[in-house]
Formats: sequence, C-alpha cells, structure tokens
Amino acid sequence: MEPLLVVLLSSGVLLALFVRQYLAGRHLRKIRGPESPSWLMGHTSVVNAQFEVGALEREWMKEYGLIWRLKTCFNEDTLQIADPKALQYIFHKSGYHFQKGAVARQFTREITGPGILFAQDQDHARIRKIMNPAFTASQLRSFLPLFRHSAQKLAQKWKEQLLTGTDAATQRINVSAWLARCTLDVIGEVGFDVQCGALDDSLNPVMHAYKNMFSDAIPFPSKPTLLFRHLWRYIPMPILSFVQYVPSKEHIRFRSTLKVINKFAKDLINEKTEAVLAGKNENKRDMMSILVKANASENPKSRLTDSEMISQMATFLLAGHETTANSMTWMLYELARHPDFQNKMREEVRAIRARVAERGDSDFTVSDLDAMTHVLAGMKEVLRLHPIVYGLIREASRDDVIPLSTPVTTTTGEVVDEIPIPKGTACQISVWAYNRLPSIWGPDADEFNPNRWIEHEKMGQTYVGVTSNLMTFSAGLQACIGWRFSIIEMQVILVELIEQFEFKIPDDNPTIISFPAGLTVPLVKEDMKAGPQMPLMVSLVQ
Ligand code: HEM
Repeated sequence: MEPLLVVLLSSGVLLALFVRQYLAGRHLRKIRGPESPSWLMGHTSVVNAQFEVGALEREWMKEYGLIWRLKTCFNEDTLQIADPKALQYIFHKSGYHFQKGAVARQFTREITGPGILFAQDQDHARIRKIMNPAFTASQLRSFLPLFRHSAQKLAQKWKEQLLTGTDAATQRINVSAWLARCTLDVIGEVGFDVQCGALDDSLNPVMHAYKNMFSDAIPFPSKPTLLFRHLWRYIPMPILSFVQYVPSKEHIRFRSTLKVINKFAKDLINEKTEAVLAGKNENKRDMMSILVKANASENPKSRLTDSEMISQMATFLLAGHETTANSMTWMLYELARHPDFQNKMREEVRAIRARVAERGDSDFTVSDLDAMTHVLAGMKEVLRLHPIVYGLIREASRDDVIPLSTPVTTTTGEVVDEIPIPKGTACQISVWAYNRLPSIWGPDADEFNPNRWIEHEKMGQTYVGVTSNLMTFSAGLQACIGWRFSIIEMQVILVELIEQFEFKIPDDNPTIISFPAGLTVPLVKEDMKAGPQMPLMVSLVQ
C-alpha cells in the first residue's frame, strides 16, 4: 500500500476515534474526578500499581462523593460508582443492559471456556436456568456432610501438626494455604464426586492446574499490557479470542490450564451422561451429575453444548474455591484480632452443640448453623469488610440515565441527582467502597463490628445484592449463583475450627495487606515475595 494512503487511513481512524470520544464524553465531562496524570495512561497505571484494595477510592470518595470520573487509556472516561441507588439501577433494574467488560469476559473465556462467566443476554439466562437445580436449598442441605468431611480433615491435619511439633501448645500456621486446600477438596467432592487430595498433598492434575489461579495472577501489568488490554473493548469477541495465543506468561498459563481441564471434563461428562441415559445416576448428588441430568431433560434447542458443559466444570473450580478460602482466611484474621468475639462465638457453638447432643444427634443441621447468631454475624461482617471481588466492571449497552441516592456537584456547580450516560460508558463498581459507606453501615463502617448485624438486621434504605444488603456476591441477573453454597460451606468450616482451635496474631505482628490481584489476596508486607499468606498462631482449645 502507498505510504501516503496508510498515513491518510490511520489519521482518519484516529480522527474518528477522537470525535467519537468527544461526543460520547460530553455528559461525563461534567462529573468531577481527579486530574488525569497522563493522556496515554489516564489513571490506569496508578490504579494498577495499588498495594491495598480501596486505598485510592477512599481518598477519591472523600473528595468527589459516591460517583466520580476517572480517565483510562487514551483519555477515555470511566465512571466510578459506589452510590446505592445507582447500583440498584445497574444491577437490579436494567436487565442485561449493563454488560461485563471485554477484559473480564476474555479472561474468563480463556480460563473457563465459553461458560456462564463469559455468556451474555439470552445465552446467559439459558445456562443459568440449567445450573439452578444444583443450587437449590435442598441440594445444598445434602452437601452438608461433604463440607463437614473436608472441614474435619483440615482440623485433623492441624491437630497432627500441633501434637507433633516441637512446641506442642501453639504453632504459627499459614492458614490461607490450608483453607485453599480445604475448599479445593470440597469443590472436587461436591462439584464432581472426585477426590482432589489437596489436604493429603496428593493433588490430582486438574485441581493442580486451578490451584491459586487468582493469587498467582501476575500483579502490576506493564504499561504496554494495560494499553493493549484497553483496546480489547473495540475488538469483536470472535476476533478477540485469538488473544489467548499471545505468548505472555498469563496467556500461556491459562491455555495450559484449560487444556488439562478440557480432557478431564470430557471424560467425566461422558461417564455421567452414560449413567443418566442408563438411569444409573439417581443417587448421584454432585453438582456435575445434577447439571448433566438437567441438561438432558432440557429442550434440545436450549441445551448446553459440549463446550459449554465442559466450561461449567472449570467455572466451579475457578469461582468456587479461592473465593471461599480467602473469605475464610479474613474471618480467622479478624477473630485473631478480636479475641473477645472469638470466645463469644466459641461459647455459642458449644451451647448449640449441647442442644444437638440432648436431642440425640451427632451433627449440626442447617437450622442449627443458622441459629448461631454470632457465627453468622461474624461472617457477614467479614464479607462486608473484606469483599473478595472488590470491584466489578460493567458497560452500558444503550444510552441511559443513572439515578443517585446522594446528589453530586458537577464541574459547573450544578447539583444533580441523576447522570445521563451514552451507550458504551464504562462503569467501575467499587464493591469495597459501597460495603463501607457510613451512610449505610454507620460511622464505624471501617471497623470490624459484628454486633451491627445483631443489633440491626437490615441496614440501608436502598436494597442491593443477594443477601444482607452486601455487594460482595454482586447483584441481579449475573449475581453469584454459589452464594448460599459458600455461606453454608463457611459456616461448617468455621464451626469445626472454632470449636477446636484458638487463633492469635503472632508476636511479631506482621503487617497484613489486602492486595488487589483480581481477588483480594492477603500478603505480609514484610515478605510480599512469598505470595499469599496469613500467618496466625494456632493452638488447641483447652
Ligand atoms: C465467598 C465466596 C464467593 C464470593 C465472594 C463470590 C463472588 C462472586 C461475584 C462477585 C460474582 C459476580 C462476578 C461478576 O459479575 O463479574 C460471582 C459469580 C459467580 N459465582 Fe461466586 N462467589 C463466591 C463463591 C462461589 C461458589 C462457592 C461458587 C460455586 C460453587 C460460585 C459460583 C459462581 C458462578 C457460577 C458465578 C457466575 C454467575 C453468573 O454469571 O450468573 N461462587 N461470584
């Protein structure tokens, strides 16, 4: 091609981009926000260089209110949102009109295949309908003994370690690593009827591939990587799928992981499908068996394709283990920091244990677990204070108007209680900031205070989320389908551990950072290179 033609064409494309950006941004320019440090990178580099979840949001919210504007690459605008009414509108009232961002969709497609985390609109609704039977209340109740099995195994491992150690009374244990192994075993058994062997140190290859997928994520992406990812939103999804072949560390890891799971899942699904066809899977209660059964009885047109089916398995592994393990890790950390509450929780578990024994039972039922007010309050408080998914990205698929519960002042001094946005506006939802709003949770919103859940069960005027007015599990049509699963799992693990062990902060008092690695990951500030860790002093309860 003639060089002049190339220059003309490139200039034309750039000009079109600028005009589009100017027109699209004319409403958003009125929204206040921090000055952009660079035309090329906007705030993207600053945000990605953060060491602590929420550190920047805290400052920006103080200055600009519950909705503010940031710049991303190439001087494009993005809205940062923590306003409850805006969240309610985006997640609960707009159907599928706020779609997931291209980067999130592409990454989940690379890690899990074309499953529910990637799907949109009717495809998403179709997959979700077939998944629902695996998450009903009765189904979850039937998982209780399996949750308990892994929880008891974890407790047994710790006991062995404590009794054989040089100082038998107390040991420093990295609880986050152990909890991740425990939840991986749970998802293997409950999800697929497969023994993963994580707590036994004999990890099966599939589970190995997904182990620590989030925590191993490469932190601090380079500027070229950030610029490249920014452009993904302009690339049609079928073409974007070729990004997986970029020879970078992350894409290589994703590809090799998906290859391992594809082979394993195909065999497992074939086995389960044969059992369904032969009427032999009636007693199988694992989630994958339920899914295969639900899919077989679905109208052939809406059935999951083979690759969608395989993807569900990867989805359970990705979405269902590190999330719960990390939440449990923060739980034990807060208990170690608040010994009085830890004791109260233990007394409550003992009292209900005595009631269970009186009625001649040996184990807690779901109702017993739900009667443990302090255990539940502690868990809700941890889910609020340490949301594992600290932010969500959505993109408006039409021109829209976002209502606000707290009006903001624009750059022209006008006070507005709604914001018109053009189609394509990127919205970054700060789950972390919403979960700490003093207007909802009170003036001590930054503190661990489980009593707030005992004193006032419902908080806030504008209800969002799937439970307890929290955004931790997201909200609306694409909210976490596994939230009840993970709450029961956490209840079971917590009760097992709190009855038998006491948790304390080590004497050297390591500084724990909640590091933003896609999921909130605990790191020790003095030893960040060691990766995720939460060292606690663990001893047997006297
Ligand atoms: C504390 C534990 C957990 C937290 C905090 C959590 C959080 C979330 C969040 C925030 C989303 C929405 C993501 C988005 O919109 O981009 C989500 C989606 C999802 N989660 Fe969870 N999750 C947890 C545990 C689980 C478990 C145990 C499972 C399965 C066994 C699970 C399965 C899923 C699935 C399948 C989706 C996609 C739902 C859809 O698109 O319709 N999650 N989770």
